[in-house]
Amino acid sequence: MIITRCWPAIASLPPTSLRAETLNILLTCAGRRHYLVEYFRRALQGRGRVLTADSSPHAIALHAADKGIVVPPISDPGYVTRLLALCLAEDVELVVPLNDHELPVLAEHRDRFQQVGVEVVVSSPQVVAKAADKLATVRFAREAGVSTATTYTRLSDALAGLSQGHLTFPLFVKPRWGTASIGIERVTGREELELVWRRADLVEASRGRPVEAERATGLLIQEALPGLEYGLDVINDLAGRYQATLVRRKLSMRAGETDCAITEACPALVEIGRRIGEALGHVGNLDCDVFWDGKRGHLLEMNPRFGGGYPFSAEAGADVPGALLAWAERRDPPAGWASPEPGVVTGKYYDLMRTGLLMAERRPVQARLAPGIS
Ligand SMILES: NC(=O)CC[C@H](N)C(=O)O
Repeated sequence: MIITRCWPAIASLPPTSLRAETLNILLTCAGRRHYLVEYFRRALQGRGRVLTADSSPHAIALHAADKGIVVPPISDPGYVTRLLALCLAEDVELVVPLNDHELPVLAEHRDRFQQVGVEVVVSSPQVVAKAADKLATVRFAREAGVSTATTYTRLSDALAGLSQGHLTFPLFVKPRWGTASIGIERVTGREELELVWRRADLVEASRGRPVEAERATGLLIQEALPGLEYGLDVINDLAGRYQATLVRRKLSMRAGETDCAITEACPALVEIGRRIGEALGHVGNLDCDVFWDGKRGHLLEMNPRFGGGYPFSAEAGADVPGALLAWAERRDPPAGWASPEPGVVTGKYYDLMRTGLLMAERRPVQARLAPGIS
């Protein structure tokens, strides 16, 4: 058992006595986020291991980590128990969940981890729900005094809004609880809007969902926001206190994620990040999509986790993993952790990694070619 597991006992210890100890980190639902393994490894400076977990043995991040562990899917009733056992067996002290569907599950059980000295970088169930529900996000933004997209939950209301001039094309039809840009349709005219809405209704019906209920709750119609699209990471500490905002201008998107971006120092957007972080009180990273029209910023969406935009700030010098480790150990974050160099342009690219050899397929072939050899 390592000393930093016993939180009450260590509260009074000087920071240096903690820094000497090892500290292992687990990234869950790690998927393709191999770059995060590298960022956490760098932040650890050899003091501990970066472990990753995923339900697929082919997840690249499993193979990039010091140890990759295949776990049951999030929907498995034994998921949390398995993660807890894993943390104890591997001396993990910091868990960083990376998947939208996993956040509500771990948010619900954060205290079970805390009881055994494991810190999970996850927000409260209420915050997670607010970010997952795009209608709740709109309401949150209004309450926090942050501009957001005009949003309708019914086709008839949107059509009335168009007639009265409250709304103009293009519009977006999107699932209220959507993720990864799945099911988002951009529409440029009335007929197209009605067709897309009707088609979405039919899809819901074909899945056996109650269409009448879904019509009012499951789909949203939103105006297109004006200006340039930015990505923000609003960083709160482990107690939910606002610390910093990292800003990037998106240059291109691919499959719902930022593909290329430039870091910018934009005080007005940092101010919006501060307002969001203080009002929400989330834990750790909050990935936000914001439009800037030259005068005002408009919040579109938020994800309370490391998002696809963080690596663009990391490549310019940001060190959120270093800050999370520091807060977990009750010391100050490394100097400059939230001051990435402005003007750095970074792009993602594809790479390949050999992750295994499917022996089961090879055996019958070997047996046929060379009888007697097993
Ligand atoms: N997948 C995510 O993390 C959401 C997208 C993220 N906001 C991005 O721009 O990359």
